[in-house]
Amino acid sequence: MSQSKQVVIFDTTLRDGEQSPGVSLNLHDKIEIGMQLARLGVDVIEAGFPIASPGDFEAVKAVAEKVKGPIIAGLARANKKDIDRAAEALRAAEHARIHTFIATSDIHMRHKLRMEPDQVLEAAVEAVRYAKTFTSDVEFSAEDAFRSDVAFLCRLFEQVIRAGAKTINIPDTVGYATPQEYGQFIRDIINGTPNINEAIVSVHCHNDLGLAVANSLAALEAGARQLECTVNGIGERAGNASLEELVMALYTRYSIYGLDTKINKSEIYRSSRLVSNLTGMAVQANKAIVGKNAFAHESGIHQDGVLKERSTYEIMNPKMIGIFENNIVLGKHSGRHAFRERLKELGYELSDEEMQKAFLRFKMLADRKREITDADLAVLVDDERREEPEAFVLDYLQVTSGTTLMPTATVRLVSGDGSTNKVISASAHGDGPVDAVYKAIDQATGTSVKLTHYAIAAITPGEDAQGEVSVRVERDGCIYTGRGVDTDIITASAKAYLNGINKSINDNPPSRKPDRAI
Ligand SMILES: CC(=O)SCCNC(=O)CCNC(=O)[C@H](O)C(C)(C)COP(=O)(O)OP(=O)(O)OC[C@H]1O[C@@H](n2cnc3c(N)ncnc32)[C@H](O)[C@@H]1OP(=O)(O)O
Ligand SMILES: CC(C)C(=O)C(=O)O
Repeated sequence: MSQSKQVVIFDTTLRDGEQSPGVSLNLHDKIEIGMQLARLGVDVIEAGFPIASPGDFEAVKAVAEKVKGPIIAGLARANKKDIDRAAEALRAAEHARIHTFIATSDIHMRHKLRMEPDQVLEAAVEAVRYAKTFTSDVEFSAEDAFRSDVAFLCRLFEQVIRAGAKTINIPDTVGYATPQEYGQFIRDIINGTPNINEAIVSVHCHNDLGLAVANSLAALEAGARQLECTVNGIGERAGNASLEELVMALYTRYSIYGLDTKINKSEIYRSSRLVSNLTGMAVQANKAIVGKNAFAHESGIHQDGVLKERSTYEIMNPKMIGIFENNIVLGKHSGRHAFRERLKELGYELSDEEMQKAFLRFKMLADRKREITDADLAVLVDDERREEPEAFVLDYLQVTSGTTLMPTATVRLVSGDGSTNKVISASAHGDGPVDAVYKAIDQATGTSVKLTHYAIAAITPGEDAQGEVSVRVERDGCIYTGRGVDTDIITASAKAYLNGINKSINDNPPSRKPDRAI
C-alpha cells in the first residue's frame, strides 16, 4: 500500500452530489462546476453515471471534452452495458477513469442483487477486467463495504486488484460507521489483503450520523490515501463527506495528520457558492468552513479579541479560502470596540460623547433587529448628528387597528428641557392607524399643523428592515420637513410627524421660509 504523504481528492459532486434529492444538473451546469473543480485543484472529478440517462451521458462526455487537468471518472455498475457507456462518454478525456462497483454486504447481496457472494465476486472481477480494456485507470468500489464481511472483502479486493483495479474504494454507503470502528475496519482490510500495495485505498463516507468527515480522517490515519467527497457535503440523503472540511482539517491540523492535498484553497469559497447556486441547495449558516457564520463574530468579547488579534477566536484565515467579507457582525451582543471600528471603516469620526450616544441607540435598535447592517449604522449616526432640540419626545405609543376595528392610538410624550420634564398623554381615533397617531399627537402637543406630504421607504434590506418616513407639515404658512426611522413603520410615522412639529416649534417666531428640507 502506498505510504504517500499526498491525499488524492476524488470529487463526486457531479455524481453522488447530484443524487441529492431534488437536484438535477444540466450539461452546462456540469461543465461550469467541472471547470471550477479543475481550478480548485481536485485530482479526480466523477462527472456522472453515463448509463443513467442520455442527458447524463452527454454531460459526462462534455466534461471529458472540456475539463482538462483532473482525471475524469464515470460510474458503472458491474456489467458490460454500463461500462461500455462510461467508456464511450469518457473517450475524449485527457485522463479517463472507469469507476465500477457492486455491493458486498449480505443485506445488499441477498435482498437487492439477489446474488450469492461468489457470483458478486465473479461479477466484480469481470467488470474490472472489462473496464481495463478501455483504460488503465480502473477504480473498484465495494458498495456497503462497511456492513460487509471483512474476510469476504479481503478475498474480493485481492482478486479485483489482480484483475487490474488501481484504486480500491471502501465505502460506508449508509453512514453507519463510527470513527474508531471505521479506522480499525480499514486497517483490517489493509492487513488482510496481500496485494493491497498495488492499489490506492480510497474511502467514501456518507453523513447519516454526521460522521462522514470524522470517519474519512480516521481512514487516513489507518492508511487510506484517496478521499471521496463533495463540495458543501451534498449527496444522497444526509450527503457525503464535505471536501472543504476534509481539506481544511488536513491543512489546519497538519501536525496530527502530516498529509497534503493539491487543493487550491483560495478557490474553496467560490466553489461552494457556485455549487450552491447551480444545485439550488442552500448552505446552512453554521456549516463549517463555508457557512455564512463560519467566520462571523457577533459577541462583543469575541469581537474585541479578534480585533486585537485574529487568532484569539479564529483557527483559520477566511482569506485563505477566498472569503473577504466582513466577519464582524454587529448585533445585540456586540460591544463598543467593534461598534467604533465599524464606524471608522464607514468613515465616521465621532466624538466620545457622540459615540456614547450612538452606541446606546445602537443597542436599542439591536434589541429589535437581528443584525445591524452598515445602512442601519449610517441612519443611526446621521440621525444622531442631525439632532435638534426636541420640544416633544415620543415616550410610548399604542395603536389598535384591523379590518373590523376603528383605528385608535394612544401616545405619551415627554416635553421640557430635561430638568422640568412633563409627561402628556392623549388618545384619538382616525381613518387609519397613522391618522389616529397624528390626531393623538396633535392633541398632546396642542399644536395645529397640516400634513401636506407623507412618504415611506425601507432603507435597510431584510425582513427586519428599518422603515423611513418623511413628512411635510405646514404651520403658519411655513413648511417643515420631518423624518423618522424605526423597524416599526407606525412608530417611524409618529417620529417623523413629531420631528416636523418640533422643527416648527424651534422656528419661533416662524422664519417664513417656504421650506426647511433636511
Ligand atoms: C451507492 C450509490 O450511490 S450507487 C449509485 C446510485 N445512483 C443511481 O442509481 C442513479 C442512476 N441510476 C439510474 O438511473 C437507474 O437506477 C439505472 C439506469 C442505473 C438502472 O435503472 P433500471 O435498469 O431501471 O434498474 P433499477 O434502478 O430499477 O434497478 C437496479 C438494477 O441494477 C442492479 N444493480 C444494482 N447495483 C448493481 C451493480 N453495482 N452491478 C450490477 N447490477 C446492479 C439491481 O440489482 C437491479 O437489477 P434488477 O433489475 O435485475 O433487479
Ligand atoms: C458507488 C459507491 C462509491 C457509492 O456511491 C456508495 O457506496 O455510497
